[in-house]
Amino acid sequence: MNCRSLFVHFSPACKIEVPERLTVSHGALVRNGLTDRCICLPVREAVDAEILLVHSEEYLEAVKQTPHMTLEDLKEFTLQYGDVYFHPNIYHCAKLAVGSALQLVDSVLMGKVKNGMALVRPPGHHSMRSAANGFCVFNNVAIAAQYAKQKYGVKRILIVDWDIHHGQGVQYCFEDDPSVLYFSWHRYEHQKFWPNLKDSDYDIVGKGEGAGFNINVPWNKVGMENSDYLSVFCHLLLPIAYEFCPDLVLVCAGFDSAIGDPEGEMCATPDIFAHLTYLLMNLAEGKLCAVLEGGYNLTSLAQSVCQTVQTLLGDPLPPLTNLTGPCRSTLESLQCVRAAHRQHWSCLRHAGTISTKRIKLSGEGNKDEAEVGEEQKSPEEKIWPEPPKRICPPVCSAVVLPDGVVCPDIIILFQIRNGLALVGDAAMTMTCVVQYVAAEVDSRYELIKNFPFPSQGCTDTSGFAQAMFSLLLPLGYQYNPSLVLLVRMPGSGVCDIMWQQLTGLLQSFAHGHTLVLLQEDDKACVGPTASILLGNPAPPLGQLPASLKEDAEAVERLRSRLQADWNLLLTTGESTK
Ligand SMILES: COCC(O)(O)CCCCCNCCCN
Ligand SMILES: [Zn+2]
Repeated sequence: MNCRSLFVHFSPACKIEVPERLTVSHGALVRNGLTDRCICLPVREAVDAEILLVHSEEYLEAVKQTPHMTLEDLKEFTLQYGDVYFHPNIYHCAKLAVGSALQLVDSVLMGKVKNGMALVRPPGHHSMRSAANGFCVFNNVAIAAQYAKQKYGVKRILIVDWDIHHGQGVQYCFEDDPSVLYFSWHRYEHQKFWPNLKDSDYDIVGKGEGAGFNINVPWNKVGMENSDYLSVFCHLLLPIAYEFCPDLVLVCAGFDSAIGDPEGEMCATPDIFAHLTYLLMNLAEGKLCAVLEGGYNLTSLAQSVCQTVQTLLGDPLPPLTNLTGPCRSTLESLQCVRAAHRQHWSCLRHAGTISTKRIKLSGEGNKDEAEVGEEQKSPEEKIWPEPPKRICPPVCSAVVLPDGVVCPDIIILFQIRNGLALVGDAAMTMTCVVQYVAAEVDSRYELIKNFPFPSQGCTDTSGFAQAMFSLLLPLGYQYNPSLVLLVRMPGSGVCDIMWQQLTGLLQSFAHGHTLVLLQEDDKACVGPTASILLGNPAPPLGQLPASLKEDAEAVERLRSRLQADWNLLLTTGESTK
């Protein structure tokens, strides 16, 4: 009998969610010397009770059967779910993925580490209570959030999902839970992009007690860039996140939102994740757990993972260059989300409406019509510069006391990262430093202008916080200074913890080259300021109340005056009452 061998040839079921995603990411971390600077946490399998924090018994029991299934049964089993592939070993891997996320949460909440990242497969944010979906089996981050609440009594958790797909599994898990604020941006294209859910749109804000605690930012166009991502952080996520004042930040760190990714088809570069990570580290006293989700271009994935981990390690941020303004589609999405959430967040109450008419700046191409030739390139053909090396100066901070002389060039010339000086007359010294740096140091260095805060100053923390996010951050990113000169004028009305938050956020610019000038009688401020300059997290501001109307209006007036020249700000029309 001629037996013909039967080849059951399975083309790899999934071409993009491949093992190399972890090996190239880890390899890049090793190559960049980052793993040597990290504690490598042991992994463990999650136990049933932990999985049942989010998933149903029947779903867990069903998944438990998969290791014993034949390939035929596995294929049959898979058909009941969408876009997920079961392998005899995936149950084990999925338990390890959850266990890794929980190990990270334990280490951060027990204070063993400041923050960390879990590189896991399979990812999690699409899996639901009783269903696998989109490569996901168990919802790693949703389980981590429930675990943190149950085991450590964490009161408020912010989940930021910068993966390019909507984590509907996370949304459904917490939609009526005001203790978990879920923020997700995702490619949507008016519901034409997977998972094609109406539930992913901006008007799905949460239910019952959870109303306002679910924020969906739909990207209705591809090709979004760094400016679009930063605008959403500055004008939506950060103001709400500070008002929410989380005790823990979890990140669904999917990097398919980076350039070159076949799923996302966006154009944001890997170094943007250094800034997104840093901006979130100023919350929850730096307690941040990032858990890998998607990311399918192995080059941008590896670079983005390194940018994220390097920021978690406290390295200076790479300046973001050639930032343009947000595109019209982003302004429309932002306007819709802010309108949908205005009733839930006081930081949005006095916020002006965002007019989507773009003030075309001289020489600025109109991003809304993709540049000729660019749109023909497939994601894989996209090229982008290697993220710049992020060098840590040998000395982090220097303090100059009254009898010393402030010589800022040692900061600029990379010998130290930042510094603080106690001076007799802060205003006069500021003028000297500005002239000194402009004259002595290479004229190509730009100085950050001392931003004209609302004339009457922001009397209360909320008003000041609004000015920080809607004015100072966008301006700083656009201006891209080489030195930040931060002067605490007597009677500035800025409370100490706001001062610390401000000092922390301003490290986003100029490779962290910050020179702080304090009046010599302001000695009490030296310790707290030096602590931030040395990379410690700022204490929380507390849940922010509504800002005073006159402060919000002062910021709006200032913004409308500045918006002609600075296109990271949002062009606003009449502020609605
Ligand atoms: C946490 O999962 C990470 C992820 O969000 O990247 C998964 C994306 C699944 C993408 C599925 N595409 C289906 C196309 C159907 N025509
Ligand atoms: Zn994704």
